[in-house]
Amino acid sequence: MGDKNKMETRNLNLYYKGFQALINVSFPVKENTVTALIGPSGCGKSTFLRTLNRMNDVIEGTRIKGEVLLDDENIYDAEVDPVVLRKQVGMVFQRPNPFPMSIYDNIAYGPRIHGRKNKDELNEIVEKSLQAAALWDEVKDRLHKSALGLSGGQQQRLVIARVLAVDPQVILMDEPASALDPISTAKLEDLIHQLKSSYTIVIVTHNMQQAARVSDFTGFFLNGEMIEYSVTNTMFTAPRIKQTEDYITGRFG
Ligand SMILES: Nc1ncnc2c1ncn2[C@@H]1O[C@H](COP(=O)(O)OP(=O)(O)OP(=O)(O)O)[C@@H](O)[C@H]1O
Repeated sequence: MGDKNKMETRNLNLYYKGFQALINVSFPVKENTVTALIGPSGCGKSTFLRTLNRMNDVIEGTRIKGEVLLDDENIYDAEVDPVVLRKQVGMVFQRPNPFPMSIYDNIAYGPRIHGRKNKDELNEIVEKSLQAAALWDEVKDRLHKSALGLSGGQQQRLVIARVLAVDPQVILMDEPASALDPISTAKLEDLIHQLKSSYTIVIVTHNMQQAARVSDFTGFFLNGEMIEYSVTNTMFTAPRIKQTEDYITGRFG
């Protein structure tokens, strides 16, 4: 488990027009670890996650102050291309969103956009990405069938394979298991565990057991502030702050 900060926010403030959704958030994301973001509904978890690959840029009226560093470079600097950034920092959403095309084309889509045209090379990327997303064995005989025919859990792993195909460094996941049944959720959690040896992962989850199972570090958000951050085990066994304890023991939220 690396000690290096793969990403870091410094005094990050975010405003949706007149409403301040993030207040002075300073937060490290350690390389090759899983960091969980927890907290009650509306506290700013998804907003924070989206600042890490500038997905908030597309929401009109959004303003940020402060810094978000990726390998010590501020991703909000003028010379950073958000398209390249989102290749380095990929994102997986709550509901699986495969494109309405074949399994193969879903994975090859990103590499093609980024200029990979060679068929052998694409075949290799597709196989490698599906292997890494623990989906290859289930789909290798139906690569040219529609991705929409996969189960929800398979679709979510397909979306992860699609992110992996463009060779990211960081993967952001916003409640990736909330639409999945318990078996698919368990598979996804196993996958997250495997992926962290090669990638850095940040996951928003409402499920405390899931945070405890999958993450190495946890940040607790409340009303736009990150009020407690620690090693996950410590957070769940000996939280320092009363609101954290109340939340993780189910007294509110
Ligand atoms: N596009 C937007 N415009 C204005 N306000 C927004 C927008 N998106 C989110 N907010 C507000 O910002 C705050 C933080 O929302 P956010 O979705 O980040 O919280 P969250 O902790 O992820 O919530 P949940 O767990 O319910 O998904 C909320 O008060 C929300 O209403």
